[in-house]
Amino acid sequence: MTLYDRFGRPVTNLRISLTQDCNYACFFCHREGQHFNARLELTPAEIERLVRIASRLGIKKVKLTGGEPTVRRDIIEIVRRIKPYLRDLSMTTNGSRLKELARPLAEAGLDRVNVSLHSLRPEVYRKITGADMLDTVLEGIDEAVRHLSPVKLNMTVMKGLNDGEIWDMVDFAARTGAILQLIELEAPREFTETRFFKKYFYPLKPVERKLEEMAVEIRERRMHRRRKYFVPTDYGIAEVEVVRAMHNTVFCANCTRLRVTSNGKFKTCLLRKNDLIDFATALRNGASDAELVEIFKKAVLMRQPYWS
Ligand SMILES: Nc1nc2c(ncn2[C@@H]2O[C@H](COP(=O)(O)OP(=O)(O)OP(=O)(O)O)[C@@H](O)[C@H]2O)c(=O)[nH]1
Ligand code: SF4
Ligand code: SF4
Repeated sequence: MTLYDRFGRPVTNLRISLTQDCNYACFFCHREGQHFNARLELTPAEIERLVRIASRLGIKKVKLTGGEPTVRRDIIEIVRRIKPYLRDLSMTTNGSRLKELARPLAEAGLDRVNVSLHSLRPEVYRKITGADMLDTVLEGIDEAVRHLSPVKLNMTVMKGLNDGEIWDMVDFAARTGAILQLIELEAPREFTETRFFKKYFYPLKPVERKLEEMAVEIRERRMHRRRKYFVPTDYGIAEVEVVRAMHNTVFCANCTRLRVTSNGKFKTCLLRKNDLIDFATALRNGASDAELVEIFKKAVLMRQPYWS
């Protein structure tokens, strides 16, 4: 069984934010669209129930996000509890705790990991993230490649900060055996005219054109119709995916995700406001599975493409 929204888009994966806490302070952090303070977090048992119900509705892919998911002390337990319901369980992390956690996470059932790596230069890395952790993260990436392959490296490209490092990062990905994801800075419409956005926005279209010329193979993913370029480097073939979400109607028309906030609300779109549907209250008040399924369906029906 698969649920479809009013625009004919199937909902096949959940992005579950486990916490708002993070040990970094990236100045452009979008907090998965969760722009409110919420101390209360879903418990491992609540997350398991949500995933069990979601799996009956056709969700077989879950991405754990945050804040930073690895700051949760019960992260291993969460992974262990939910993996049995899923085909693909992944996590997006800043990588600061991967050195010690990659192996236990893999043993608990995590399939793969995306690691934010915006720069290979310590000063630039610190400027972007507020954390002096580049070496630790690089060691964590090595460990992740060993246990959680495929590893994706997320590089949000920003004008004047790391735009000169794109091709070094392509080489680095090939050398490490990781996939590189080049991400365009994104923000809701109303922010696109701000000084902040204009200062840092670096359009990736020209980079994508160059990748297209260089590629020995190009594939298109179903999700967001994102394109992947396989480009030769001195270190072998690099796999590079481009995430260009701004004003991208194709991306939104092929969006198959529903978000879950750390305090137990469905969120229908990263960039939308006023799109939350609470389920934690029902869960804690003893709602039946059937009642929770109804809330889930209501959230699916509220989904709308953002750029259309
Ligand atoms: N607008 C928009 N941007 C997204 C969405 N999903 C991911 N992104 C962007 O892509 C960045 C990286 O996302 P990740 O958390 O690594 O996940 P992903 O690459 O989308 O997921 P997988 O390909 O399944 O690993 C995010 O920080 C966002 O900037 C989405 O649904 N909408
Ligand atoms: S590591 Fe991720 S969650 Fe933490 S501040 Fe940076 S972008 Fe935000
Ligand atoms: S509808 Fe568009 S902007 Fe919203 S989450 Fe999906 S791809 Fe992102």
